[in-house]
Amino acid sequence: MKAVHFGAGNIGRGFVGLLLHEAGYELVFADVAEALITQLAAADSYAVHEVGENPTVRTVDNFRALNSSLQEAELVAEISTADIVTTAVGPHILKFVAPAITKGIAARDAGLAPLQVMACENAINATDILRDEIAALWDDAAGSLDSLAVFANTAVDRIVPNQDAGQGLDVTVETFYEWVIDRKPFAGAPPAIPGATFVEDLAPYIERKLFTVNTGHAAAAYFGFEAGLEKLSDAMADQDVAEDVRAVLEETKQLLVSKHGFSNEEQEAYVQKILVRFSNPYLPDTVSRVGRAPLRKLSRNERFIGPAAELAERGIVPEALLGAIAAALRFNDPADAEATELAQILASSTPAEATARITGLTPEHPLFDAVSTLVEERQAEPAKAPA
Ligand SMILES: NC(=O)c1ccc[n+]([C@@H]2O[C@H](COP(=O)([O-])OP(=O)(O)OC[C@H]3O[C@@H](n4cnc5c(N)ncnc54)[C@H](O)[C@@H]3O)[C@@H](O)[C@H]2O)c1
Ligand SMILES: O=P(O)(O)OC[C@@H](O)[C@@H](O)[C@H](O)[C@H](O)CO
Repeated sequence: MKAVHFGAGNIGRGFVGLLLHEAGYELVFADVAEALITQLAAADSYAVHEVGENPTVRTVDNFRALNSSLQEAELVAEISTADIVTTAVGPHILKFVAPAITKGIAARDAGLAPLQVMACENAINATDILRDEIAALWDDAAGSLDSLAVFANTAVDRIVPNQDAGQGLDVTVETFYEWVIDRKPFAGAPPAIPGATFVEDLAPYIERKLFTVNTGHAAAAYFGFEAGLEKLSDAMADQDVAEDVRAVLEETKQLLVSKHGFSNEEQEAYVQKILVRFSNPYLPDTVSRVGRAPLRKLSRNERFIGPAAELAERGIVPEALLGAIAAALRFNDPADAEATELAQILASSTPAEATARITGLTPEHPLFDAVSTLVEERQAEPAKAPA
């Protein structure tokens, strides 16, 4: 069995690659980072250090590595005979990996089982986004896309911080993980991945993950950044930050319980567990990584505006989420390209224009005015040096 995985970064090596390896797949990593690919191609194995209460070390071997920019022909050949293709590159990068996957599917022998494609990104239905990119490139002369490949949405959960440069290929991760995959596209024959859970209806799981783990995480990052803190666990140790995060998760709990029918107790237990995960002192995670790409995080269907908009549509003013949105608007990490772009939008637009551009909300939406007021307040603040 062979899996081709795009994106040999934190989650690629520390989670998706690890689980596929443990499921018995031979791995081919594809990435554009030449130094990383050279290192992987020269290595026989790397270690995944799971840190927390019960630390363990797992070894990943039986992998190869290809530069997806420089070795496209080899990559297409690998995909044409693979069983699985996964990605962990970031939702905005899916369009760049689609061409090689499209060519690889087109080159498949008709006798092979359909390629199983799963995007492992933090976004609602990321695999659908990838499938749309592939479908747009697809030439029907190569056959029917749906008979040559199946596309399954997934929700992936494991905190994998940026790694210390001196660590080589080894990855430090938390002990917790969850990989939930939509079972329906596999028509009764899902891949055998022991660490994954297959479900009939992914929507509740993916929204619960994004609107609890990622909403809470990003809130901790932005409140922590405002407080001048660098480590995510230090942000969670700050009582004011922790209370603000807790209040945000109370609001998303209200939405998730009423929308998806999770019981209050079940959702509360989920929240408690992730608060402990965020506070893991063994995990060297930073507010910069967790807060990265604020424009993506403030977009319409993402972790803040998504749940806040739905609460507003139900007549609820999401005060705590609005507080987190205000903090996100102040995230001016100079190392983050989207933070710079956010600052430019705020500096060059009216409050209404900036609100529409940043959040995708329309002026008629019940959340629009509240966010626009925050934008205006942010614009009125004197330019502040990064924390
Ligand atoms: N790190 C986590 O805790 C975590 C957990 C769950 C989900 N995710 C999601 O996984 C994805 C990756 O996150 P990450 O933390 O591993 O980021 P990362 O930056 O560590 O890894 C991304 C990798 O993708 C590579 N890449 C970029 N463009 C590419 C291209 N065109 N072709 C092939 N490779 C390309 C980069 O070189 C990098 O090695 C994101 O969608 C993220 O939201 C991350
Ligand atoms: O990857 P992002 O930028 O969407 O979000 C940053 C973190 O919240 C995220 O990577 C978490 O660590 C992860 O989603 C935990 O499962």
